[in-house]
Amino acid sequence: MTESQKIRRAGPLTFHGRAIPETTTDQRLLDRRGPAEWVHTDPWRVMRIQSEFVEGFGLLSEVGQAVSVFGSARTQPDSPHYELGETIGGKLAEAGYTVITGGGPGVMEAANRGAQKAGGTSIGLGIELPFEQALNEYIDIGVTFRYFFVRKTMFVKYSQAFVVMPGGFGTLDELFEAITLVQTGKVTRFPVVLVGTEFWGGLRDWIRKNLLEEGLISPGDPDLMHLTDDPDEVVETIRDAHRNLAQMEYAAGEQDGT
Ligand SMILES: CC(C)=CCNc1ncnc2c1ncn2[C@@H]1O[C@H](COP(=O)(O)O)[C@@H](O)[C@H]1O
Repeated sequence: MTESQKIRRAGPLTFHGRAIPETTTDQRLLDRRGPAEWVHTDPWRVMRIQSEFVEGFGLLSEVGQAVSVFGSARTQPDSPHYELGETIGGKLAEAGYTVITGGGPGVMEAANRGAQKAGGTSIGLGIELPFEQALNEYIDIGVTFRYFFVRKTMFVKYSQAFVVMPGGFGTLDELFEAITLVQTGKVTRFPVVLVGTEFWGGLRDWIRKNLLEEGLISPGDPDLMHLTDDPDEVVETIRDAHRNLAQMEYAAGEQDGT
């Protein structure tokens, strides 16, 4: 056989003569030698991102009604905010909600702990960080994500309300993401409850004064955040919102005959 008559088929591809690669696909897959920069390329990252979505959707799609609780990773177990987070986690669980947190320490741990103690389902959606950090020990189901944006999709997709306790930049990011999604109608059944009137009151006043008075938000927008200090009110606010939504959905269904 002459060089130009040689042929190699590789899946849907056919190579002739000089175009035949020196190695087979299997060889390239199994041969560990050679440079590995390709795992740091964007096309490969897309595959990893995809796999995070698949894992996350797969794990969480069977979770029932859930509430995400956010708050500082730095809150100490002897702090009143920790105690409040634990109480709220417990009350949400007693009301039948699965509790989802970022799986870290502080307020996240408190809410997971409360939910688990009350016999509810406690979920932690952790994030890979530059420093070593395990999921807290009060989690029944945990996932650790590489990508913040994948993880954030999970919070919004699989919980029906956000509870936001005092926290720093991470907490503010989560709060404002939720509010923006509600404001723009991307999510429609989403009560956002802020716990700690003293802590959050200043922010609400600032929003009214600087954003509302300047016409940067609509008159109803500040009310997208419900402020309270009372754990029972947290649960009731969420329940009421869900009840009202269920009624609205039922009425809409009656109207269009579905
Ligand atoms: C001790 C320490 C800083 C640990 C960080 N470990 C973390 N583990 C999981 N989620 C986190 C962590 N830090 C921030 N977050 C996310 O951001 C929020 C808290 O950020 P912050 O502490 O408020 O700004 C949490 O609701 C959580 O979803």
